[in-house]
Amino acid sequence: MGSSELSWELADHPRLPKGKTVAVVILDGWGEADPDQFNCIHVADTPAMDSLKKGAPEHWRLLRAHGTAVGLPTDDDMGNSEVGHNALGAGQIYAQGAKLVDLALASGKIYEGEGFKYIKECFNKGTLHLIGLLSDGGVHSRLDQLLLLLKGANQHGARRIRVHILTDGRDVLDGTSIHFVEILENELLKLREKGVDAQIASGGGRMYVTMDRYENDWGVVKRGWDAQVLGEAPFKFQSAIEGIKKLREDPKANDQFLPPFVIVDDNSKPIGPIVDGDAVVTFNFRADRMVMIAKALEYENFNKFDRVRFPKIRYAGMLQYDGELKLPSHYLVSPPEIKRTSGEYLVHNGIKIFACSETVKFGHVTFFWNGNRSGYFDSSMEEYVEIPSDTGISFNVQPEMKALEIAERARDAILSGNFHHVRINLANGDMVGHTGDIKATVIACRAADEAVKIIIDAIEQVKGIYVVTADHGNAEDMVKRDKSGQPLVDKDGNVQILTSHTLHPVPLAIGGPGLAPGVRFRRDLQSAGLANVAATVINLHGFEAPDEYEPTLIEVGGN
Ligand SMILES: O=C(O)[C@H](O)COP(=O)(O)O
Ligand SMILES: [Mn+2]
Ligand SMILES: [Mn+2]
Repeated sequence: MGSSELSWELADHPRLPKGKTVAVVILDGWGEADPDQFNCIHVADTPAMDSLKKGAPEHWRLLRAHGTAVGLPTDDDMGNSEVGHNALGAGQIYAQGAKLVDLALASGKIYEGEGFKYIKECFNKGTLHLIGLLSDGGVHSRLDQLLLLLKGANQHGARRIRVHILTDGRDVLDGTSIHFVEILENELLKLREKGVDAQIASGGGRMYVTMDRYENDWGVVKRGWDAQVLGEAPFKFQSAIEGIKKLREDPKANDQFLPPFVIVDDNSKPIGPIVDGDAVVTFNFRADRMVMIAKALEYENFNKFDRVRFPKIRYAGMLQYDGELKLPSHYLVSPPEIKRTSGEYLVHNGIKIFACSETVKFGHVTFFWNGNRSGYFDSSMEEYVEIPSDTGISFNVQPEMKALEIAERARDAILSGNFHHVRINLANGDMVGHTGDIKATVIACRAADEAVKIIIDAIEQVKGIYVVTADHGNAEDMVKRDKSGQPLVDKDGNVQILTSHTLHPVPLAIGGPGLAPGVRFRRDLQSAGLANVAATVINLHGFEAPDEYEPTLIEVGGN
């Protein structure tokens, strides 16, 4: 039976009442780890989160937020916002992009699909351009996948290849970009030895070039466009290795924010602008930071910046990045078909939803939560509010970010009585954690905690229920460690700052005056993960969860 024929009606929960306001708070990048000076959550003053934990074993627990628990290939994969919010919202574990691409490459099916056949048409006369994040972080892309794709594309006819790299330093240690470029150059050299004209054509740091999200700053995408498509950038080098080494000589340089550069030939001519007749693949599998560039590459009508030239190309994403917009229309690997998410169930069952975050995480509690789908399920039942994020600064400069504004909007939504379900994401622990600035991250954690307090107070007033959790770790561990857990130091004796997410579990707390007596966490689901939260929330709204969902974490004990 197709999913459209399945009923959306949820059965009444036998023991739990309807009509309670439920606030769901996602602390982005807030894991649970041993206390030490690199655990910014521990160092920060966090009375609200501490009080949820203390003395509440029935209402506080840990959840798995990484690896196979969220559909990633292995348990060595750290969690991330996409897979975390997908699992939280969908209540089911789907094999995610990273895994689907692995399978398609391993079986060779990637080359038999419509997307590859579409771009292949250009291989005879045109160049194949590959644009994406050069990293083994496994959050947006993976270097090993890029290398396999390069090889496979060549075996299937690509004779001229240009790679447009985005350096990471966010999902991996800062300074590792050189290492990844060396590996890539090595592979390109092997291709050149076989007579393939394969080279790196442009580059730039992911946070400054191309990989913006949720339309926070189109200038980022424009910088990428200028380098990748037009072949124009403030820096010109004859090789990417030389270029990155040069750019990193600036003591403030950082892989995440490297300026755009293009590779030029002996006559200072860029070697790889994108022109009519070329094929382009964006090789990131993760959606949020590819949607904007996909629009620029695909939309005939586009007014976000002056593209100067709109080449007639054949473009495919590694995946389709937005299922609702069908963007891009061509893709190499089908994305996970995330269906029957909790948001859709709730609106079908009369639950009015309010969701809010600031721009940099807005799509997390809407797009990702709803299974990589933009827009409302039912605009008469939902309101999504985006608080504009600061732009043009690194978030350690303003670590409070918009936590207070988000909390106040959520408080107002709770007190208005117009919504049954109020969902927010607080970006601080994650966005400031990614900067590697420990002092600022401590301030960030405190700001997020203050926001939690505002929401819990509002829930007290309306006799509602709160659910506080996180999507993955980040701020709880800011240093790279050896196997025994000791901080690693570099050759100058400095600790190696960890800007990435972690493998740690995240807390889950439930409470509030509306929580029915006897509700407690079950003891039989010790290894539960984020996907178990959706059934739990549906129960707290007074419904039984759908059968296809991962089991609820709560039970109702005797009075
Ligand atoms: O895109 C990013 O900012 C990082 O790669 C991952 O962070 P997120 O998964 O928390 O968004
Ligand atoms: Mn996150
Ligand atoms: Mn993050």
